[in-house]
Amino acid sequence: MGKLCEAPYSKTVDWAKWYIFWVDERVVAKNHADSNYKLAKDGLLSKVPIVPSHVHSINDTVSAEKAAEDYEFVIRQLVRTRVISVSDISDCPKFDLILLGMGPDGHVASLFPNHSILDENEEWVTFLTDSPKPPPERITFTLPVINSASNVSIVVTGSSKAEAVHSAIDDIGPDFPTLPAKMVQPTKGNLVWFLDKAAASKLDSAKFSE
Ligand SMILES: O=C1O[C@H](COP(=O)(O)O)[C@@H](O)[C@H](O)[C@H]1O
Repeated sequence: MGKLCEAPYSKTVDWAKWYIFWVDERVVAKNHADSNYKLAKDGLLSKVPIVPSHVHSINDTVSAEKAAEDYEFVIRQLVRTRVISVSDISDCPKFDLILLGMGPDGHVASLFPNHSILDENEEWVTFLTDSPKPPPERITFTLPVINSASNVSIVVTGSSKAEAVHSAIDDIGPDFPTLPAKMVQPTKGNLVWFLDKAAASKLDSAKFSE
C-alpha cells in the first residue's frame, strides 16, 4: 500500500475504481490513535486521489451495535446497486480484496480466539464490546463475508507472531484449538500470506517463496 502512494502508481492506478471499507474498526473517534480509519487515512488515503464518497468508514458517533447495523446497511445498499458484487454461493458481498493483519494470538479483523463471534453466520457485520485487546468496543466483518472475497491477503511481520503463523498454516493436528486466522479459507477465492522472515521462522518447512 505504501508503494501505491509513490510514483508511478500514485499516477497510474485508476483510483476512481477504488472503494474502501474497513474489515474491522475500533469504536473510537476517527482522530483517535486507536482508529483503524486514521491509520489508513494517514498511511494511504490522504496521499492518493481516492474519491471521498468511495471511502466508507463507520459511524463513530453511535454505539458499537448501531455502528455495525449502519455499516451493514451501507454495504447492503452497495450490493443492491451492484457497486459491490455478490457471491454466487452465499448471499454475502464478494469483495475484490480483503487485506488482513494478524495478532500474536491468531486473531484477524476483530475475530478473537474462542469468542462466540466466530460462529456468527447470519450478519455480515457484527459487533463486540468485550474485545480482549483494547479498545473493547469494535465492529467486524464476519467469517462468511471474509471467506466470500475473491482475494484475501494476510500480512504478518515480527517474531511475536511466529507461533501463531505456525499454528495457522502448518498441519498441527486436531488437539489444538483452531485459530481465527486458520478459519480464513476463501470458498472460491485466493488466500495469500505475506510474511517477513521473523514471522515465518517457526513454519515446519519452506512452503513460502522469498
Ligand atoms: O486490533 C487489531 O489487531 C490486528 C493485528 O494487530 P497488530 O497490532 O498485532 O498488528 C489487526 O489486523 C486488526 O485489524 C485490528 O483491529
